[in-house]
Amino acid sequence: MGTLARIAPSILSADFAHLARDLDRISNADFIHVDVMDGHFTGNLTFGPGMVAACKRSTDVPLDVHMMVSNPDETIGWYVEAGADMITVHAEASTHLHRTVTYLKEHGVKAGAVLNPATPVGVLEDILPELDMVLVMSVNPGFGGQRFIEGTYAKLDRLQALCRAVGAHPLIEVDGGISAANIEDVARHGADVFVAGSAVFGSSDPAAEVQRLRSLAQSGIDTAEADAA
Ligand SMILES: O=C(CO)[C@@H](O)[C@H](O)COP(=O)(O)O
Repeated sequence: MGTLARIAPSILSADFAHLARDLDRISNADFIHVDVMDGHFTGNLTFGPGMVAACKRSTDVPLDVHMMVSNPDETIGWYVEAGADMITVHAEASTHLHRTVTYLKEHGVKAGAVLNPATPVGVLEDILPELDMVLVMSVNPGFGGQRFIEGTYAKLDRLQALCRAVGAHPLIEVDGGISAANIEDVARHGADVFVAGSAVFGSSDPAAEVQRLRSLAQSGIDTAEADAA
């Protein structure tokens, strides 16, 4: 026992016209997940560093900035300056992932790598011990409200096995189609950070939904840990 379930509401599903209000409604979250999209790596365009800085001013919850951009090294410094606590970059978009991770650590920012659904976990083998987090996409990135890809369960199993093999202990975050219907199962397969956009902001009581999701996820984590003991 020991691993804690963490919930990271995605503000992609918030009301952008009332963002401060929506951030206030999820002040019990463990991270705020900020989806930075450049209209190139993904077919959507969202937030820039100004928005990240505005979030930083509006909440004490740590900011988990997911960069869905081509050439993240060109702009990553903007998000460091804006106050990101954790930055994740896509393995598919990063030419020099080790250099990027080193840069983040040198600047006091937690570093993570993201895998699209079609990218095998093995691409992270050599960098895994350096990572604070691995983000496994359970939808193809770009939009909220998509259906969870079932193959994610087997992928999480492979990622856990790889982490064990190399002695790495990153947080494992899953993003896309997470809800009360599946979060316990996802937790049983080794995830401990759960991004939820529509499930949280589609609820009439986002804070209660954060707490409900966290309890369900914790139950999945505890079951998996008891089975492994
Ligand atoms: O990165 C993305 C989408 O690309 C996600 O963070 C979504 O915002 C999650 O939304 P839901 O699937 O939970 O509605």
